[in-house]
Amino acid sequence: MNALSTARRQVCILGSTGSIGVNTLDVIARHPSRYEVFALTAHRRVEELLQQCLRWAPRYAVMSDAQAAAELRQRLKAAGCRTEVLSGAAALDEVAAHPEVDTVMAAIVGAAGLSPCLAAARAGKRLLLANKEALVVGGAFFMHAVRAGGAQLLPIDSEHSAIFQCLPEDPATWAQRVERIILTASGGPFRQADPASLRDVTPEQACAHPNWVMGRKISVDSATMMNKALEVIEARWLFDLAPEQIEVVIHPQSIIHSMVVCRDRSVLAQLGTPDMRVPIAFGLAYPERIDSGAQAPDFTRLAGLSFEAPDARRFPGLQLAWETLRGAAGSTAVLNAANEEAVAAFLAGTIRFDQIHTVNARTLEDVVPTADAAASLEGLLDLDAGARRHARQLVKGMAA
Ligand SMILES: NC(=O)C1=CN([C@@H]2O[C@H](COP(=O)(O)OP(=O)(O)OC[C@H]3O[C@@H](n4cnc5c(N)ncnc54)[C@H](OP(=O)(O)O)[C@@H]3O)[C@@H](O)[C@H]2O)C=CC1
Ligand SMILES: CC(=O)[C@@H](O)[C@H](O)COP(=O)(O)O
Ligand SMILES: [Mn+2]
Repeated sequence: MNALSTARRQVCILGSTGSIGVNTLDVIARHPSRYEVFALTAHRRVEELLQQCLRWAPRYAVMSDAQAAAELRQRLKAAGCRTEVLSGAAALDEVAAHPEVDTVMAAIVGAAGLSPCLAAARAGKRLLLANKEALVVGGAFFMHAVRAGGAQLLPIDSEHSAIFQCLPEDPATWAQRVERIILTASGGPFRQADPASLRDVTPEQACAHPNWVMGRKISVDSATMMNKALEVIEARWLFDLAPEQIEVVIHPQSIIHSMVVCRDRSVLAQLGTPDMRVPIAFGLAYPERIDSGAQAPDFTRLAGLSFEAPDARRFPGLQLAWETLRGAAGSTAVLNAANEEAVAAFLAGTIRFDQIHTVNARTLEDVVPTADAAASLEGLLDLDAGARRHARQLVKGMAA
């Protein structure tokens, strides 16, 4: 930051108690002259948000759960902290769109993040998007809100940050230059597992990602490769690509974070150790570069970089990305809702790991979006709720 622009950026972190939220605070802590924490939000983990409020003294803290908010309010008061505590979904929208906020880190997990993302987009914020489900659900409607609000949308998901870093600054040149993109995938903990053995895996095994430390929902998604399916859909909207311009390759080391194949077949890649502080620092400082706290890879110690094609028998969910992108508008929202319900049921011990795909595929067969479902927030939330009800019924039938 130069001497003339000394005002600190006011940052709102949606989902500050999660893995991305904590990494964002770690980067911010390295740059106290650049960033000030204006608002922090969580769902119901009071102790974690309490400690963050005591450390950062934000103007606002939001808990979507009312009872948790009441407890936080009382404990902050007892500690002499003046942070104002708000609660409920509308309060998330309020802090995301607050006139004093310039930067919003969207790090809520799941479709619950869609409404505050839209609020930030409509208010013209710099929107750092980790919450991929919001874009998978919102699709064209989300991107329209970004353009209409004059927001700056910067990807935080490591693959999409990699693609963005490989592209020229002017999005108007992308279509002419880019032939296709290649999203890399680690293959997760079951990359080499016998497909028949997947019916017996436990939540702990599924959450043991080989390279990244992340929240439980995205960890299970990596294990099924539904994470990559969501990322294909995310890339379609972020970079305005046709579904057939997006490929996936397994790269078990997670050093190459993704690649762009140019029209002349030159391939550009972004590399780094698997540390989310790199894309977070990139998004916070763009177009400048700041210290993220991460180490660059020591190439003399890397055993090698390898690549393989995803095996559809092990990862049947991956193809649902292209199927839903080619299907009716809103199909990706149905897929996301089913997957959120199926993963929650798996983590709760209600269904088996391999049944996650069954729930997703059957919900997609049975829940067909109406023509205008994807054209408004209300329509998308209704579609999401209907698909969840259907998926929960399927889960119930499987558990019985
Ligand atoms: N972790 C990673 O490295 C990466 C994550 N992402 C994406 O970033 C997002 C966040 O992931 P991650 O940090 O791993 O997730 P975590 O589960 O670690 O954190 C989720 C955060 O969202 C809050 N939250 C959960 N449910 C709700 C809800 N219904 N309403 C409001 N807030 C809620 C949680 O609050 P509480 O603590 O109170 O439950 C927590 O602050 C996901 O969309 C994920 O796909 C993308 C790339 C990498
Ligand atoms: C760090 C990140 O961006 C995750 O989405 C990561 O990519 C998960 O790894 P998989 O490639 O195994 O899905
Ligand atoms: Mn990713």
